[in-house]
Amino acid sequence: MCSMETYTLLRVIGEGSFGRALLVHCKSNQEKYVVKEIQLPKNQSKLEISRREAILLSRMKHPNIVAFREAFEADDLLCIVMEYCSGGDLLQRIQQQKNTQFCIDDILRWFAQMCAGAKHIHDKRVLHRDLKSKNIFLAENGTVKLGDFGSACILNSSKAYAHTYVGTPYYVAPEIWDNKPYNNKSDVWSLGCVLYELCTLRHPFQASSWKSLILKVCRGAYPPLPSHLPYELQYLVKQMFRTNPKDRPSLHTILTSHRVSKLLRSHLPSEVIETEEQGRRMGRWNIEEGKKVANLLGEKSLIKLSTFEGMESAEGHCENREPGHRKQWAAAPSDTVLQMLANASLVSSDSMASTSQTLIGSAHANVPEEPEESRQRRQWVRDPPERLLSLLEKARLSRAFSTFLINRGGDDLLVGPLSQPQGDDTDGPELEVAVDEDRLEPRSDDEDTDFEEESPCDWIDEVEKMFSEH
Ligand SMILES: Nc1ncnc2c1ncn2[C@@H]1O[C@H](COP(=O)(O)OP(=O)(O)OP(=O)(O)O)[C@@H](O)[C@H]1O
Repeated sequence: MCSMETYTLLRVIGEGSFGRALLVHCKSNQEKYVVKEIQLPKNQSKLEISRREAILLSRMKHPNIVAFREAFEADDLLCIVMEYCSGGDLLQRIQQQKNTQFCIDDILRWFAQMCAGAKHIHDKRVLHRDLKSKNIFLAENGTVKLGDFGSACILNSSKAYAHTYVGTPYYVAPEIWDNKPYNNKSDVWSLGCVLYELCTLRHPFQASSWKSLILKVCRGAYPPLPSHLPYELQYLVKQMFRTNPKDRPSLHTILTSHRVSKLLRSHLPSEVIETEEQGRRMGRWNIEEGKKVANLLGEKSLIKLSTFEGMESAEGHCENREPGHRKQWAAAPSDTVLQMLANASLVSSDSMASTSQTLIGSAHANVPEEPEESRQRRQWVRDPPERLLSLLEKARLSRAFSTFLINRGGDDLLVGPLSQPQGDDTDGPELEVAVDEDRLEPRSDDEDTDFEEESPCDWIDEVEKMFSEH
């Protein structure tokens, strides 16, 4: 049985919004690991997030994803043991550079690896939703690893629909500001920001106010990359910052059939290419993985009530998922928002109350029966971001590097840093796992380009099945 007894504490490496991150030494194999400690009783929704982070991490096995070792509960702590990345995070690495630019080989190698890691997640129909240089780590041998799955998503519970995930404003794609669902291309946008940071040591969207930040993001207005960089990279950045997600390449395209693919693949270690091949051969959902997740859940109190609550609500929303009823993008990009932002003088939240953002067809806890039609196909009512801006106006812009969660309805309009400036520095979003059962089957290349948050529940189904077998 695993416990903290297995490890010796070396030092505390940092403190996140959920608790401490410890560097430990494993007594049995002499390896170093990171243990993320999360206080159990404090906040039920954060606990859920952390438990699911453990579950998600356990499913993601890829050379470019921080490896999960085990999870256990000790006293009032949930402990997630994971691979230690001794090179620290990419943000620290960028800051260490001062004004010395990275060489092009480092940029290409790191970027190719983060694309491979993110593609692996997308292949499993999971959206990371908080890709940023602070959540990307460097292992001892220089390998890049995606970490911090505390934001990865599924939006299949009424609780989740009560919140709009916003992410980290500096890395957030325009569609999120436009009240559209998070999708795989939103992760691509965020990776574009990281690529730009690697190329320039600066963030692409620098601003002195929230309004200016959001405007720049919605327009995709960033200073051009230095001209000494290869044309392929300049072209790629331009494409990753296309404001309409449909125009952005998927990670699959970036790695296989984009102008830059050859360059990137030549910088991918052979083990990554092999892992990709293996993944293709094995398909997307592996029953063994499911068993491990079930065991993990069964072993400890990770299986308690809250998990089943999640399952119940998931079931409720899976029933309407017919392939023909997926959410679709409106044809037009976010012109309305741009227009409004361009003319906006920031208004008070009161005056915006009547135009609050609404998701029709979502399963809101207190919302009465929905009409059949809206249940079958969720629609987004577009409304102006002034309300958001007016809320953000009160926050320091430096907070735009933190993860945000915005509450739909209720009194608590912004949960987390904006509403509790003295409290936690960041607030984790509702976390769920986004996996699309219908799409677990191998797809053709043409199909790979778009998927978004919907009512996924296949991993929960799988776990449930495991339990019923036992
Ligand atoms: N696997 C890891 N290897 C090396 N360092 C890590 C690892 N995971 C986290 N860290 C470091 O530990 C510190 C705390 O990380 P943690 O993920 O707990 O919080 P955070 O990312 O700083 O904040 P938040 O979780 O609120 O976004 C950070 O400095 C991070 O770089």
